[in-house]
Amino acid sequence: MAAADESRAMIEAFCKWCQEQSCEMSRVRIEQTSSGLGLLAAQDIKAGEIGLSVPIDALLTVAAAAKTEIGQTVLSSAAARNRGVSAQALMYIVMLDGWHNPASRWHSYLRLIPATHNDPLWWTDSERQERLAGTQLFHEAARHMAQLRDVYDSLFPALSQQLPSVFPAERYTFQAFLWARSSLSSRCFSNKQLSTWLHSDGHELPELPALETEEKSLVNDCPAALCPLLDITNHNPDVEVHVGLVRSAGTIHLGISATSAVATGCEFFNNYGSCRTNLQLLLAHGFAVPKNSADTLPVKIRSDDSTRPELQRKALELAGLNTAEVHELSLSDLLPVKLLALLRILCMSLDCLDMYYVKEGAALLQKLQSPVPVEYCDRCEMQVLSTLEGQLLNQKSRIRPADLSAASAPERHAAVYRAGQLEIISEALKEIQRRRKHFCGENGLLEESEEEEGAEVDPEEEEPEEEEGWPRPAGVKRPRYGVEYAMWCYVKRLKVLRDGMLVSLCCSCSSFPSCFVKSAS
Ligand SMILES: C[S@@+](CC[C@H](N)C(=O)[O-])C[C@H]1O[C@@H](n2cnc3c(N)ncnc32)[C@H](O)[C@@H]1O
Repeated sequence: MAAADESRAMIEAFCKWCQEQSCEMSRVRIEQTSSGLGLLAAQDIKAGEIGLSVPIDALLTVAAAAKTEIGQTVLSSAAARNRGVSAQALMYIVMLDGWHNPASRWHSYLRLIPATHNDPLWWTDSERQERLAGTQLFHEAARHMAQLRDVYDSLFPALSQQLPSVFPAERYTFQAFLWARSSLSSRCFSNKQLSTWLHSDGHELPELPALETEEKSLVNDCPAALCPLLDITNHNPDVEVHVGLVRSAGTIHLGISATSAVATGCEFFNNYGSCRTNLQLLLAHGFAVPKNSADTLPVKIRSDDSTRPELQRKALELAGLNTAEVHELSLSDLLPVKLLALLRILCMSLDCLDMYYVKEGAALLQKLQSPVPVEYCDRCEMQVLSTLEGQLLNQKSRIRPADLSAASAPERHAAVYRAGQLEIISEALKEIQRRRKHFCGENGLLEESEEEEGAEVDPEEEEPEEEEGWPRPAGVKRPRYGVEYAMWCYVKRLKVLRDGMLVSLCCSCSSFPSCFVKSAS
């Protein structure tokens, strides 16, 4: 059978299944779209009208998975007795069984799910390196892969060895688990949606069936469920939708309505969450949205806690700040106040901290939201800005430029994600320049570029010929990163950066290089 005919036959089988389950789908039809399958309006759908709904009995929840024959076999297996069964693993096993087994309740639904996915867990190591190096998503993808490996190893190959006819080894492979994981992460609905009524019309609400099972041997690590049909809706960040429980022909359904009308022939979209960043979208769904306003850039300032002066510790505690905290920069919050406050404590002289700040007590964080006056500490604010600038430049240097015209969809989506990260860095750098200019102007200070012509902090910019304090033989370039760059920063009184980490901010210690060498080693 040709691929198109096969796909049509699978859609027809699924529609038949939907009718048997009493799904309400008269207003939509399933069609191919630019994002795979999607739902088109088969008639005008009014704003607020339920576009489609599915009886909750037809959902694949953890509780429903636990009630299946194969679910019961897993839960009563020796592997489950020794250690609890992950609810995720149970869902994956029931999905894989259902895909292969025509007797499964969800067989024709599971068959319609794409055989491969585009999220970073499906990329090779070198693709991940090439597309994501220097980004948070690189680490998140590795973390999710390791977590999936743990979930898989918790039951396999043990189950295949104990019950080879029920769990054939060639069916329950790690790759098959990966398919189930990505199918679930890209299509699931949250338990919260499954326990919220769409319209509370004042009538008494019927009791809802349990979403999770009472099963004691089950580890509750899956707060989500699959909803056939509803999960064919694609994502559009510009639509507003409501997903929740509705009553239809005397039974409880999970339904979806859009706040704007959808005309016949137009796509009926979902919104997977307007606050979802491209990191979350790529990791769970394998795509990213250009110019995603929810995007954030994580920045972590790490300083050497082991050499931290007692006064700094006290100040951090008073202000409720932690050097290990991850700060999320975004286009609407380029330089978060808590990040600046943290850097101010780390960059301020101990005398200044003692005389003007620690005595503020509970009001310290509030006071740290403004620049430290030069009369209190002449270098603090400039160091704060330069330190952050150095960190951002370092992060920028490790992310590959975004080529939005890349050949493959995963490359393009990765490029969209990187473009978002790079834009936040670039705007934050501009904001740092703006604040530096403003601070210098207010305090009658010379900016670095005025002080030493051409000696910009940006290591990517033009090299100055001569630089005070950095003697070099002719032809030797200013260092860009690493220890030499750190020394260069120090010489410029910017303190030390190495590999994106702030390694020396011990203001009480001006005895370079001992302070630096200790913390950088
Ligand atoms: C819930 S499913 C939607 C149905 C899916 N299109 C299918 O063929 O089964 C989510 C998947 O659809 C695709 N998708 C949904 N919205 C998209 C979008 N705005 N851009 C690109 N792909 C999208 C992604 O592959 C995503 O993982």
